[in-house]
Amino acid sequence: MTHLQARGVVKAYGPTPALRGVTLDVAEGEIVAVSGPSGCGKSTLLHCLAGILRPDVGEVSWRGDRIDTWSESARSRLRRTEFGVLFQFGQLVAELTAAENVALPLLLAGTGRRAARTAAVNWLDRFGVAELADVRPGEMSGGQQQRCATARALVTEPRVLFADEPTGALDTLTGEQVLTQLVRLAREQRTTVVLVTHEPRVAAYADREVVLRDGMVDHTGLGFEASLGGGVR
Ligand SMILES: Nc1ncnc2c1ncn2[C@@H]1O[C@H](COP(=O)(O)OP(=O)(O)OP(=O)(O)O)[C@@H](O)[C@H]1O
Repeated sequence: MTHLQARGVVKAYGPTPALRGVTLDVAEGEIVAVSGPSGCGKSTLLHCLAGILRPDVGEVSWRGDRIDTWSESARSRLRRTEFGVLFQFGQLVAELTAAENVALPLLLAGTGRRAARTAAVNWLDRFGVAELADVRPGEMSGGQQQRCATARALVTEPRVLFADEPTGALDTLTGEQVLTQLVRLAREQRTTVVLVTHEPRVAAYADREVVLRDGMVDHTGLGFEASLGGGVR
């Protein structure tokens, strides 16, 4: 069954068109990179798929249910449970330690304090930053912060991770390391990933690349093929 599906999605911000009829199927466990030039609609598509934005026209379905017709509270519950969302700047809470940040989604979901802390430290460990458990974001490097943010996005073991330029603020080497870990852990958990990036190098980590242009799918292909301008049109 298709896991996640967009059908003819159209979205505009006032007079500015962002998506002009995007259709996309994502399979369970698939890692899809959405790429294309600045302003082509990548983030808008990610937001529509994650149920953050509602399309003006078209449908978004998750495991066969249309989520674009759901209420805001139902969609936000979905984002707390089945979906995980990660942005360019991890948006860690400055006042909380790494472990407290990572434990937060579990506490919000009703997990007890001790179990949440244990899971948080475990996820920090998977990203190689367990030693930062009691450190606050202000004392961490950008790469360390983004590893913590990625751990926080995965701690609830979401079915789908939506990541918008997750390594865009990092230097090339650090970005590559964080992304390699993200993809490895997502594959281990069979987490579906929708990854927005404008870098061909990043898209090459995906199973498939979907290239947008002017709010429409320009072409799709294997990560490296699409980044070379080939793939299936
Ligand atoms: N909140 C907003 N208000 C008005 N226009 C917006 C808003 N968000 C996006 N847009 C416009 O919609 C279009 C698509 O934007 P979007 O952010 O989805 O593209 P993108 O491919 O993710 O861009 P980038 O790579 O620069 O982040 C652009 O023309 C953009 O200027």
